[in-house]
Amino acid sequence: MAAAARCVAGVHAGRSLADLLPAVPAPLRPGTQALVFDTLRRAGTARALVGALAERKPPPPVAALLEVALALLLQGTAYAAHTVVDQAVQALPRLRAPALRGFVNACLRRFLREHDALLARAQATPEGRWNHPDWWVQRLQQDYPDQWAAVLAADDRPAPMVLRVNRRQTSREAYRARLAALGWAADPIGADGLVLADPVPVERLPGWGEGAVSVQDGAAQLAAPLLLGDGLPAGARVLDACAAPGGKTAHLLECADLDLWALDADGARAERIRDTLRRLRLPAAGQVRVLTADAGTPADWWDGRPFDAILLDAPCSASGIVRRHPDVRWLRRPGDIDRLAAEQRRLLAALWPLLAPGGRLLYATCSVFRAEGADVVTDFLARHPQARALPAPGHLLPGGLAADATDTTAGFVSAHAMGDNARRGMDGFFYALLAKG
Ligand SMILES: C[S@@+](CC[C@H](N)C(=O)[O-])C[C@H]1O[C@@H](n2cnc3c(N)ncnc32)[C@H](O)[C@@H]1O
Repeated sequence: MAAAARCVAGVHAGRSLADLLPAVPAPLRPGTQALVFDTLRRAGTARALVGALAERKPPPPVAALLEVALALLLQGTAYAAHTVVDQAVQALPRLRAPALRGFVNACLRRFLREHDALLARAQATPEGRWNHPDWWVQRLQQDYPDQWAAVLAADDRPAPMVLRVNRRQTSREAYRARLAALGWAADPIGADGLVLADPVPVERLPGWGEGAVSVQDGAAQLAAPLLLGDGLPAGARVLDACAAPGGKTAHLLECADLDLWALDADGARAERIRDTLRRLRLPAAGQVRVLTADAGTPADWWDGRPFDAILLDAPCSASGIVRRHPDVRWLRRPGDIDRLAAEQRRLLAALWPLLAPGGRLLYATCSVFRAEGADVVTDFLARHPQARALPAPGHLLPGGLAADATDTTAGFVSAHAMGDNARRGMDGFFYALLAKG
């Protein structure tokens, strides 16, 4: 509990779990992660409860410890209440706060005594009720008047583990049979995906080290087939403009022989593209150039020869993938969305001239906010008469919720051709496919 409390306090201080969890000793890490994820999914209610229970604000690690304990108690009878209280009190010396035993004990016991009244008070605000910041709830209410509550609820359900089978090495059915031989059930999703019934550590996946398979959400697996469409000629020039860590780059290279440029502004992350391709033994044919560069300033890196296809998987709020990253909602600030949308517009405008006539550009974000999806593309289409929208999913909502029909009025073509089965393993995402000329 102490390790979990330190992570939760770290997130509230603005640090991401990607930084915090690796610092937890390896044997404690899986259990700590589970506890932290549970807490962050209930942190709106838990924080409001801490506010109601503590007359004076305790030091941040102790407030976080209370949140962890309250998040467990909020799960009803799943955990024995006296054990939770006991463990929380015992964690205090490791947080260098042994003197606060009486305080923590009293807070938690009062919660157990006055459960209903305290909970009603804590859930009186949108943040306390929905476990997302107030501004986030308001934005979703505006964007999805009919579905916002379902999106918020879906955000708090753990996402399934989804695999992408490397079709250069094996078929999906053959790989599914290998999993079945181990007693692991998996259902197909998309062209190459398998949704595992139960998650497993990646190292235990058959053929992982040899690159037979990757972990990639079902919505992310739509990018390569959308961009490639009916197929590009062998050796077609393709730009993956924001490519690290290379999930979609690799899928493109598993599907086609391309002359592919994979760009990322962050050098350390660009290195991860190389690692991804090495493990998957790609490219099997064609070639790939990995560059560290700002996609928004092509004059610095482009050789002047147009690309047949461009993938712009733009930096975004990641508001669509909070099922997998429950810290994201607490790390974002309201101003981030406009700042990110401005960057997305800059990148789209800068890359469009690099596309050959007749070529296609896929604009993607793992965000559910319209400001980072439909709004960006609608404005772009209004300013670029030679850009034409082709059928694409538009806004996808997490966990198989269907986005409503309003996308079709947004100026680009939205095709929710996927059935419920195909969507169930998917995060929130946005895809628009633009053709030139
Ligand atoms: C959504 S992630 C890409 C995920 C990747 N396409 C995949 O499927 O694995 C966005 C990436 O954009 C990169 N990025 C941000 N600003 C950029 C810019 N101006 N030019 C190029 N890359 C940028 C970030 O470093 C980050 O790796």
